[in-house]
Amino acid sequence: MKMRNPPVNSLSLEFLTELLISLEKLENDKTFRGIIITSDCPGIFSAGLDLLEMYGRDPAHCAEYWKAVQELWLRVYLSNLVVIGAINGISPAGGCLLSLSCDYRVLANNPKYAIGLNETLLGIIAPFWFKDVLVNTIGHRAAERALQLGFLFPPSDALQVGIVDQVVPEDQVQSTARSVMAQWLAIPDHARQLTKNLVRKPTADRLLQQRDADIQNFVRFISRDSIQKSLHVYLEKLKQKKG
Ligand SMILES: CCCCCCC/C=C/C(=O)SCCNC(=O)CCNC(=O)[C@H](O)C(C)(C)COP(=O)(O)OP(=O)(O)OC[C@H]1O[C@@H](n2cnc3c(N)ncnc32)[C@H](O)[C@@H]1OP(=O)(O)O
Repeated sequence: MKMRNPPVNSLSLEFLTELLISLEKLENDKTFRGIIITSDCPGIFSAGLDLLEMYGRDPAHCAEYWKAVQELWLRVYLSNLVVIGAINGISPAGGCLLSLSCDYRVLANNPKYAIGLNETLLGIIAPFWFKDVLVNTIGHRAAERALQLGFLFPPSDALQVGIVDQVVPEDQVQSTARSVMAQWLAIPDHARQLTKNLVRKPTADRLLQQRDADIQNFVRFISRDSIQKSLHVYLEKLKQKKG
């Protein structure tokens, strides 16, 4: 599955909806056993959640958006398919969450690429379920530092901390993802799926038990003047960077 939402594969409501529909089709088609998620935008896996869906929007829109973000996470995280991330570009925040929700992550060895939950750099906070997935992946102490400091790990550090499973030359990302897929598909589906569910369900359940409260919490938080101001400053910074 090649994500194509130029210029930066930001996860807009429209794009999230498209991804959800595609994933549902694949999940329900029993001829598919696995998917490789990668990007069609050069140098960018995904710039994460679309800031324009959270900036200057009314509460109803923010609630609709957040529900779709939750939905995408639950669908990828709990998918019965083998999900491999072929991460061929930078992958901050929501892009990192998407990567962390895969069963295995292969990152291209390019010093321009980085991956991490950088929310604090925007003046916002990674929700508890983003945090849970990071803690599950890299451990409590490493997650504590990474989250507070908004680390975006370049490839060698990403491998060292375990936020990705493999770093390979850029031209080998897709072939490596395919070899990894073959290895995972050698396991009987029912055994692998039940085991995946056993490991992941408690984390997903934490959100499933309080989805509405999580949406309300998001809307309250994102609507605060101070948070809207932080988003404004960050968006301006992105514009100014262009010169
Ligand atoms: C209790 C709950 C609390 C709230 C929880 C919220 C959780 C949030 C999760 C997130 O995912 S927030 C988003 C985090 N993402 C980022 O920090 C990445 C920001 N973008 C970049 O750093 C760069 O754009 C890039 C990805 C490194 C690419 O750089 P490049 O130089 O190639 O392109 P740009 O000129 O910077 O960007 C082109 C164009 O795209 C716009 N844009 C970039 N990122 C986003 C985004 N995430 N959302 C919306 N739009 C984005 C950027 O502003 C440019 O727009 P134009 O100026 O061309 O209009």
